[in-house]
Amino acid sequence: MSIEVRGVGKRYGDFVALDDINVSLPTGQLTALLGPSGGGKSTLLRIIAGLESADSGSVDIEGVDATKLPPQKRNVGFVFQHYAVFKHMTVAKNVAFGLEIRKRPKAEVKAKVAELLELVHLSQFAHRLPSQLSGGQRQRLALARALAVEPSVLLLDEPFGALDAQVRKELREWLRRLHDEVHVTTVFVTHDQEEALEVADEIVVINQGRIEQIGTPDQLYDEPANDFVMGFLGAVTRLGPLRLRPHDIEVAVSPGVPGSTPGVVQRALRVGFEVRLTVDVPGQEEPVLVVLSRTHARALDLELGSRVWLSPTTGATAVSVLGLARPEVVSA
Ligand SMILES: Nc1ncnc2c1ncn2[C@@H]1O[C@H](COP(=O)(O)OP(=O)(O)OP(=O)(O)O)[C@@H](O)[C@H]1O
Repeated sequence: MSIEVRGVGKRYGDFVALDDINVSLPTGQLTALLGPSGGGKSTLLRIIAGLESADSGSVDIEGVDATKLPPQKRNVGFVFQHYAVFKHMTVAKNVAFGLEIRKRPKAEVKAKVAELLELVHLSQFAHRLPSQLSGGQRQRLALARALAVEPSVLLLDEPFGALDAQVRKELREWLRRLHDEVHVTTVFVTHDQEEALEVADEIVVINQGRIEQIGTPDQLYDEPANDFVMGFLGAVTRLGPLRLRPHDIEVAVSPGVPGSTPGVVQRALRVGFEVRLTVDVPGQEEPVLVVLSRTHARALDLELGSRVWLSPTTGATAVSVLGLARPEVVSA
C-alpha cells in the first residue's frame, strides 16, 4: 500500500469535516476522491499532503507513519486548481526549480527537464513565460513541475477545474495516458462524476465527511452501495417502487411484458444520438425519464401523446424507494 489512512477525523469548531475515514491506496494506482462540494475531499487530500493536520487517526505513506511529518518530508507532489507557477521564470526554469534547490548536477537537471517537457508535450514552449501559455498548457506545466522531484505520491486538487469543458476533456485523457506511462501513485479530487469514471482506477465517494463507497468505476456504477452513490454517478429516475437509470427502462408500444407500467409520452427531446422521453404514468407525481437510442425511438414510431408500456430492462441496477439498503438486480 502506498497510502494508508486510518481513522482520520477532522473538525472545524463544531462542524465535522471528516468522520472516521479509512482508506488504503495501492502503489501506482490512480484514485479519484469524488463527491459534492463541501463533502470533505479537499480536506482529506490536504491531510494526506500534510497541509492540514487531522484531529485523530493516522496517515502512512510508503510504509512510513507520516501523520506528524511536515509536507516537505512526505515526498508528495501537488497541483491545485489555480496553481501558482513562477511567473517570471520560463517554462523550463519552472520545471528545473525543485531540482536546482536540491542542488542536483546541472547535466542531470537539463536531461530531466527535457524528459518532463517531452512527457507533458511542452518541449516547444520551454523558453516561454507561463503568461504565454494557455490554461491547459499551464496545468501541464504544473504537473511537470510536481513530477520533477520524483514524488512517491502525486496529489491533485481539481487540477482542471478552472478550464473550459473541451480542454478539461483533453487533459483528463492526457492525465490517464501520462499515468499509464509514469505509474506514480496519484490521488485527485473532483466533483465531476464523468471525470472520475473516465480517468480513475478506483473511486472513493465522499459525502458529508464520510466515505459512501470505494470501488472501481464499474463497481460503483453497476453496484452502488446506496441511493446517494447511485444518484451521484448518473441520472436516476423513478418507475413505481424502483429508482433506476433512464437507459435501464424498456419501452414497448403494447402491454407485452407482464407488470409493465402504462404511460403517455409528454416530451421527446433529441440530444445527439439519443432521445430523452418524459413519460407520465398514473399514480406517480413525477414523470418517468427514459433514454433510448434514436434508432430505437424511430423504430417505435414515438410521438407526443403516444401510449407506451415501461418496464425495467433485464439486469437493470435499481434501488427500491421503499428503503432497501442494498441495490438489487431486477429481472424483467
Ligand atoms: N479552515 C476551515 N475552517 C472552517 N471550515 C472549513 C475549513 N476548511 C474547510 N471547511 C469546511 O469543511 C467542509 C469540507 O471542505 P472541503 O474543502 O474538504 O470540501 P470539498 O469536498 O473539497 O468541497 P469542494 O469541492 O467545494 O472543494 C466544508 O463544509 C468547508 O466549509
